[in-house]
Amino acid sequence: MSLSYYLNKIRGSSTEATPTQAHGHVASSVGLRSDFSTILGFLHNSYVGSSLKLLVLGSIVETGRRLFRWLIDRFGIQYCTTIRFSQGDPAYEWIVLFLVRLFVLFANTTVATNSLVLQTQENVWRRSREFTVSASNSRRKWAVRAASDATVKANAEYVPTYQQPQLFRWRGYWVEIKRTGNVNNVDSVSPYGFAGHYPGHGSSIYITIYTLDMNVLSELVEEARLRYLEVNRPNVVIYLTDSPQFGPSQVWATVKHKMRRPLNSIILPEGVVDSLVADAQEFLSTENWYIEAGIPHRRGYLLYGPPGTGKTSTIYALAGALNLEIYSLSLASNFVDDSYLQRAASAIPKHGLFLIEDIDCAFPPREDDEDEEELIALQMAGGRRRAPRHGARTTRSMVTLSGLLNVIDGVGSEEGKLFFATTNHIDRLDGALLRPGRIDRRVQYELATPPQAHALFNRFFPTARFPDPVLIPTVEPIFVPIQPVIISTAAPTAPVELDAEKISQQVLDGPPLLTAVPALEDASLEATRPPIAALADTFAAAVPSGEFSTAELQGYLQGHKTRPAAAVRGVRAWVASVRAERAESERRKEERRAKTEQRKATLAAAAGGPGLGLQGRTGGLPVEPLSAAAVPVPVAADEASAASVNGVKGAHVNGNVEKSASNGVVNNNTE
Ligand SMILES: Nc1ncnc2c1ncn2[C@@H]1O[C@H](COP(=O)(O)OP(=O)(O)OP(=O)(O)O)[C@@H](O)[C@H]1O
Repeated sequence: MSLSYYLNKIRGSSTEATPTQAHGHVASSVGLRSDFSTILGFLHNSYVGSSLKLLVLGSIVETGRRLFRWLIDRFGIQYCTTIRFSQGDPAYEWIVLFLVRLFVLFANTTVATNSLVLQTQENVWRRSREFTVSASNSRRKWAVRAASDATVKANAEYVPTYQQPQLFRWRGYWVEIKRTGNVNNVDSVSPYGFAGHYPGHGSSIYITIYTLDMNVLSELVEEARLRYLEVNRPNVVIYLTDSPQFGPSQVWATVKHKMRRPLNSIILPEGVVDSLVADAQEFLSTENWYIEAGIPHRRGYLLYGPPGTGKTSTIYALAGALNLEIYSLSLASNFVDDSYLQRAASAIPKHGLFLIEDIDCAFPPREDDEDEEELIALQMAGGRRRAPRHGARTTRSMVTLSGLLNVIDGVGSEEGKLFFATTNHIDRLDGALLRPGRIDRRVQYELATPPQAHALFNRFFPTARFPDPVLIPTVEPIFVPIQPVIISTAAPTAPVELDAEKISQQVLDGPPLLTAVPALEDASLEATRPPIAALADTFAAAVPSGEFSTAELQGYLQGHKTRPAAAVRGVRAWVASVRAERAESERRKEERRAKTEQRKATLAAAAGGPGLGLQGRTGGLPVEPLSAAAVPVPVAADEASAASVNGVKGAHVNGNVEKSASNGVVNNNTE
């Protein structure tokens, strides 16, 4: 086909010549001159001309761009600054919250306090046309609100998932945001709702600001941080460790937000909580003193005592009161070893509260657990492995005592970090851990005392919600004895003094509640109840001292949320049933212990008689002494004695008298 044919086609020649016709035409034309004019005509065609212009323009732009880049690289010219936020770092949370439209709980506060930021966020996220919808849950607090109507129930969250860089204006500067991370993993969702970008190596956010002024950058980060604090004011932020899925440097990958708990909701002997708060407050405000005195600016606290007595709750309430973020780690996690612990501790920012729960699991177990472990070792040697008894501590922490001590010594030596540890078994702890400088204060928690039961009852049934009823006689005074009837409406006549305590006792002593018709029975019981104060006294007197944890009492009262009189009426039966349960559980434990002993003896006999040591009987299975014993840590005589006497009320430790929290005094090693 000839060129003229196609040129004609492009020109839109009305005479549609076939290739053969065109060939004949060319053959009969004047040749070259005609072709040249055809090419000129081709160039004048609007499509081709425009394309060529674009081609030239594009080349110029690209050359210019390359020249610009070359100049920038050659002379090191800066025109923008880029910062990277990696998941697992607290700053990542600040920036995510800064970028994501505030949702659910705090929307109103935000509009009022930071409309500029909110506007920016809306602009950024509104462009997203790709969302992951997920049912609201407590981990994801922020996402895009689907409906503009604030009254719409927030049962679903619409989480932007786009990956493309987004450009927006912030305080007059152009800012570009970009995210990286594997988009395929949609199961993993950040606490703030970035769905689908949390793969093996985590997600990063890059923010590029088109300015040379570094201050703008730090202002943006500071604004993000302040905003984060503002939004989280009603919350305590708790960072938790996760299996190291986000890479070795990202240890605090999970974030939880708990509503702040008022200090006065912690029911402990008077002065204990206040004293702890004052101590921590003083520590945080005396950094210079520590520097001048050459003492590492760190402070360690150990809260110990039975489960459910309020150790963790105290720490959360304290962190809320002092605006501290909690970095909580469990030594029992199977991915936490010495190096992980070290990385976790060093990633805690200044004024962070480092919390290690159940710190005893880094130490050798008690005798009964040892029995269990020895049995398992024997069974493994015999080729029979059975499931460990429920609750038995068969896996010990991978953290060694020396690793733990190194971390505690290093925790914020200059950074003002608070270290808190909790344990239910202080007797398992090594004296080296308990020495001042590592643990500076110890607080003993005990099972609930009557005053605590009283306070708990009052907390459950505040008089504001359960006003004192007015006691009036209902029958003619001549018919004695007078039966008191209590009504909760305003008194039509002057109230008659009645013995509330006596009536309260009658409530307690009354017949057991019929579970078949509780509603009817409760209604009459509550309608004739005495005032809350009298009921609280009766309740506290009916709870045996030092036998139940506050958590257990709380659990019982929760079953009677709106029925204080029923709570009093049922407390004796509850005490009896818990005692019976415990006795039964103790009996089963004894049985198990006896069986374990028996099996041990049988297996030992089968493995070669009682003369063989465990090492021999396990066929060379390593039976290493565990952390504390394995690590040669010098323990001062007073520390050793401290360890041995801990848990005993009034024990003397390092020359100081340790008193239990229930006595209202907290032991202070350094004072
Ligand atoms: N002294 C207390 N004051 C107020 N609430 C308490 C107290 N003790 C326990 N509770 C309640 O019991 C529950 C468990 O308390 P918490 O977790 O603080 O106990 P714990 O001593 O840390 O237990 P564990 O040793 O098992 O970790 C919480 O809901 C808490 O509100």
